[in-house]
Amino acid sequence: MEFTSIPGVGEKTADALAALDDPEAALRAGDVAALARAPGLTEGRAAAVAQGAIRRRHDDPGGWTATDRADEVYADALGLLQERAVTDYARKRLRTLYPSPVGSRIEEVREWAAEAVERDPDPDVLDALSGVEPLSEPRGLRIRERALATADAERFAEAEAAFPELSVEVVEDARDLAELARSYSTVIALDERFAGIDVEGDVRVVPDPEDDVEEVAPERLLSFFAENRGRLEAAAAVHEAADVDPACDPDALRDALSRLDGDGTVAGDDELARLSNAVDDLDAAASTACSVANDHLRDAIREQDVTIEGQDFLSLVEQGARVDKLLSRELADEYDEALARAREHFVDALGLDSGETEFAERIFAADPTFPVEHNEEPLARLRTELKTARDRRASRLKADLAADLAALRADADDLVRDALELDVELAVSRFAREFDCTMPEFVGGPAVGDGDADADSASGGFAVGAGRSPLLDVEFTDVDPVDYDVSGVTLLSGVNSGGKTSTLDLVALVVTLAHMGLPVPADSVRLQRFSELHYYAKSQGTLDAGAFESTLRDFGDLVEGATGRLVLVDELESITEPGASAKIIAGILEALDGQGATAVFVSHLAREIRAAADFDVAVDGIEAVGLEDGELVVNRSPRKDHLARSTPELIVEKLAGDARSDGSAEFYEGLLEKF
Ligand SMILES: Nc1ncnc2c1ncn2[C@@H]1O[C@H](COP(=O)(O)OP(=O)(O)OP(=O)(O)O)[C@@H](O)[C@H]1O
Repeated sequence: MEFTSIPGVGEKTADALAALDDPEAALRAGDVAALARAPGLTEGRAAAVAQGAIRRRHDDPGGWTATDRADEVYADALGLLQERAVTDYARKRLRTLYPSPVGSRIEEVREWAAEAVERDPDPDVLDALSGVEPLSEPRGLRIRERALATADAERFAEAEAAFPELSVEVVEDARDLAELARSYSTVIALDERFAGIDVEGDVRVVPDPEDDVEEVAPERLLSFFAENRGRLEAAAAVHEAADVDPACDPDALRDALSRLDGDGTVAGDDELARLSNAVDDLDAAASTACSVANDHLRDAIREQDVTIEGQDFLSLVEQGARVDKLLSRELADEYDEALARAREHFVDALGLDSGETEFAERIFAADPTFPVEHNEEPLARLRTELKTARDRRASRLKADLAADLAALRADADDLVRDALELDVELAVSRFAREFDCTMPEFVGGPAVGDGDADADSASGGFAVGAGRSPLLDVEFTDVDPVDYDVSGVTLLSGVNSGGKTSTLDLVALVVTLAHMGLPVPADSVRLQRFSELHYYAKSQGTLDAGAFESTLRDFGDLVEGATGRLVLVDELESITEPGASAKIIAGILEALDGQGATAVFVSHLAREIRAAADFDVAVDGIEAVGLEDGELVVNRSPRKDHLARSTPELIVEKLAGDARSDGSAEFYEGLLEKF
């Protein structure tokens, strides 16, 4: 696959993708976690690439949200889902859900979402999810006690690339190999020709080290699992709490992890612990053993009456300290006892086994002296012996554990990926549950893709039944459900603060979610597949000549464009003076009507626009149904084919009513007639 053919993917990203094991599969599945493993690709970028790949797969031209306000509504819709995700991964993965005009894409997500909403957002599952993150590869691992060796330049380069954590050395012959074996605990020769040669040290021949990573570099697997332990345990807990089949047996995983220490070493092996402690404590144990012997001797000397013959006394005086002679003669038994105690202490303190105990004999053996000292040479030999035993045992244990972990490696990826994907599904489920969502029903023909997109087959508009926007500035439980259906081009009139803008927002949100393939916050929604959403927010005041011209140009482009669009426009009249506005809006509506677009224009100039238009423009209205405590009570659902009275008209009417009683009604009646 040419990765650069994916929208938004350049050469650099394409190279990064090529470094993945199976980039095609990751792109096909929209697997953001797998894509983010490409070198230098952040999860955010990975989500954008995944979206690009989806668009390419569905032949989706992109750009469904055609205006800034439409982009904002999509961002809000996404935000509603993202707020309900636990993991950062899910928040990014949700970005691969986007509004598309293509039926196959919408259907694909609808099928996924239908299952997602069935997921139970159990608090225990959400709690466990908080510990799950995509697995990370350990960085900067260095293995110092082992080296690879080869005489072949090509093998050398391959081995360096495959095992960055190991030193790879060039050797010409067995002598070089022997030399290397003196510097490393283990040398792994890659060339068959070294098989069977006799060199001192731990030298093995492994011709295909890439197939035997657990033997050659078990630390790689161990540090991977050590580093990801928390995430793996959390992912296992997610599966258990959600009662979902895990990719690997959680008990087997936990058992393997319990054999691993936080730093990637093998835990829980008594013999390895004994050998490691013995190496560490060797000098201290030798010195305390000497103290034990000296204490004993000191006590013995203190209690002994020593008779010195004159000759000995003379030689003492003449030659200096020949006390050892005296010691050996007078205190031989006590000296033996002191050494025995030193050895016993030494063996006990280090927990030496029978083979190692004989070193103690030599470490504490000498002609009597005081104070007693140990022999350095056998101590050094014991140190080497213990270190070799420790390293051998550690590497055997590492290789054994790595072999068990290698069997779990691929499943561990799946386990975490499945937990993270569950979070994505749960975000959709929580959204659908919290806002009483239903799946929208698409009617009419295709908007884009899978065949011709013509105005007739794409017509149908939308019909929202009891829609409740979660984005309103009131508590969701206080939101009045809104029914609204539009087919073709219509004006929406109504009292101030009646909910006209909120109705456009609701329609935009519902339509956007529907085109994302997701459930919508309404009792029922039927809609056609729209090719694009053009939503223009209310402009803030009259525009200067330049801004006015550019806004008109936008609408010029709009009426030229593709069929099957949904156009939502909020109080366009405020861009210029009312008389001109009405004419301009009428002209735009005529063009949109001719194009078969679905459009809702919120306006206070419905009457004037209708008068200026050359076709019978439909007008819907959000009406005031009464006054309660001085506040207008409105029916939030627009009434079809009804020009709602404006707030000024309602106030004049009220004044006229009030004035009737005191006889000054004439002025207000006159005003009222002008509406
Ligand atoms: N469906 C609803 N349920 C509950 N409250 C609503 C609903 N729709 C609107 N509101 C409330 O009414 C307020 C005003 O709504 P909105 O701004 O949509 O009115 P408007 O008709 O566009 O006003 P204007 O004519 O001043 O532009 C909102 O901020 C919200 O508090």
